[in-house]
Amino acid sequence: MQKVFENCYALDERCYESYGLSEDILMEHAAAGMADYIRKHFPKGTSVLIVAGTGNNGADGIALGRQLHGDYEIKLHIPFTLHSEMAKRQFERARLLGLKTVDEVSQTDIVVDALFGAGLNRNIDEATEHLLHQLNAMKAYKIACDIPTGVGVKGTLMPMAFHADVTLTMGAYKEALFLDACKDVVGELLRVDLGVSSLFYEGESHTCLLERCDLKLPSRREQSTHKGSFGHAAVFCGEKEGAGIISGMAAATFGAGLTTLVVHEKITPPPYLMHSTVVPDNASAMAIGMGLGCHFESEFLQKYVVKSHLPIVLDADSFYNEEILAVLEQKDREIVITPHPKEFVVLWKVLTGEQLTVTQVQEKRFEMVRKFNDRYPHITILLKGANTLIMQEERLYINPLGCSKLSKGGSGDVLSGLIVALLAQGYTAIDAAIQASLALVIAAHQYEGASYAMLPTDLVEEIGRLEYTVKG
Ligand SMILES: NC(=O)C1=CN([C@@H]2O[C@H](COP(=O)(O)OP(=O)(O)OC[C@H]3O[C@@H](n4cnc5c(N)ncnc54)[C@H](OP(=O)(O)O)[C@@H]3O)[C@@H](O)[C@H]2O)[C@@H](O)CC1
Ligand SMILES: Nc1ncnc2c1ncn2[C@@H]1O[C@H](COP(=O)(O)OP(=O)(O)O)[C@@H](O)[C@H]1O
Repeated sequence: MQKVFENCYALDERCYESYGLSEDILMEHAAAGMADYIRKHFPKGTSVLIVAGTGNNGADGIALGRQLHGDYEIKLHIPFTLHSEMAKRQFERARLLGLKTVDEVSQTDIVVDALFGAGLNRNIDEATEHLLHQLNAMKAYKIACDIPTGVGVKGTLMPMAFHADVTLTMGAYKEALFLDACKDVVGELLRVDLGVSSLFYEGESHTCLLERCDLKLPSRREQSTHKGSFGHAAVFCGEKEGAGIISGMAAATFGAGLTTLVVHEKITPPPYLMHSTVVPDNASAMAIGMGLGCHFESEFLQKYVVKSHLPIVLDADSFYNEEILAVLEQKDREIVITPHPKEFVVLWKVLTGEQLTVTQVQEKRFEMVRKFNDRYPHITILLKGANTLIMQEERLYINPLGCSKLSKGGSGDVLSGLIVALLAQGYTAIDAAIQASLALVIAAHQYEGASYAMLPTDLVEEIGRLEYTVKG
């Protein structure tokens, strides 16, 4: 798990004040981090176009040019007048070394975007848009310095942005890099240390980035067990029964000792799933909402869902059902809610009366999850998306590992099944949400069929093989 910060200015300040490091030292390491990357991946003589902006992002780029000059064919393009003192100083150093600037951008093997980084505080103008368009169109390997130009301070993606193959971010990870819309412009994301270990550079943060190594699968190490040792997941199965069945299959596959589909009408589930018209007495967790529709009577929902204290996952149609949403007020219950952005819009309107659009939610995903958490800190919210956000109490976790193979009806049903399986096995709500979310995305990566072909049933199969992947 890595730490994530809203921005790094305060962390830089601490380096100056507490460790006696100067801006110059930090910048030298920023540039060296990029130079190391290029040296490691490209032979000497490779041509590198560095496009440097007016501030310290540009200064990083100019310093990079100086460090590579002589070994690589450097084309330094500075389209605007330099503003920051460091940019001017770096330019003077580069000039003394004989590094010349170019007036036009032209084809090279590598393009480094050092136009704007953390300081992009307003929309870019037409000239910059045109320049970015030219850079994006080039058949070159594209490196963004710190943050791709076009990603605003708050993570809003401007209409035109640099599309990086890799973003080398300085010092620490920034939230702006993890908005859904930015996923396609950031590319691979690597962090560069700035002269001190991240242990010293980074301060406290309540926002964490999940990694593959954080996955911990349900354990079956002990042998003196029986099915009752692994909990009983009750999955409500409503109008679109396929959704509940997929969720139940995922729950059983992810280790629940027993899985029962709570049904209204007779259905034909796979043989390893039981079904019942009530929630079984020995159920240890429940999931509701997937394909639910309006299948269950109010009295039934009151008795088995709202008045129950079992750990619960609320998904999909739950967010359209105010009766079920009464669960949110229960402070002594393990609750995970798993809305996608459109469901979040509905939920937020019910809870606050404020009507947002999906675009607004997507533009301020971090803010909205935190606002929900301010009101319901005891609930674990998992906001789905290209980068899933999970939050409970004050801790926010980002799962950036998902992929577009998951963009298919049923993936969310699998997720709710994985979460209820873990709740049934005794995980806390936050651990169940984190681990299920990791398992889902790692299973999707593991699927070897065509990227567009993965079915929810394939995903469930991959879940069943995760133990072998994790063991390597
Ligand atoms: N601090 C450190 O120790 C370290 C910092 N590091 C590096 O510094 C970077 C941050 O540098 P930064 O703060 O100078 O911001 P940066 O991204 O260069 O842009 C600011 C300039 O852009 C201008 N400007 C803004 N928006 C604009 C627009 N739409 N259109 C046009 N102009 C616009 C803005 O103008 P102003 O708002 O002042 O008018 C100002 O001139 C960071 O990303 C990392 O790469 C690393 O070396 C590690 C150590
Ligand atoms: N492009 C993507 N990148 C990463 N994860 C994705 C992507 N598209 C979908 N997902 C994930 O797949 C799941 C889809 O859930 P949902 O939209 O509720 O599907 P359904 O309700 O049809 O089962 C979520 O966990 C979401 O985060």
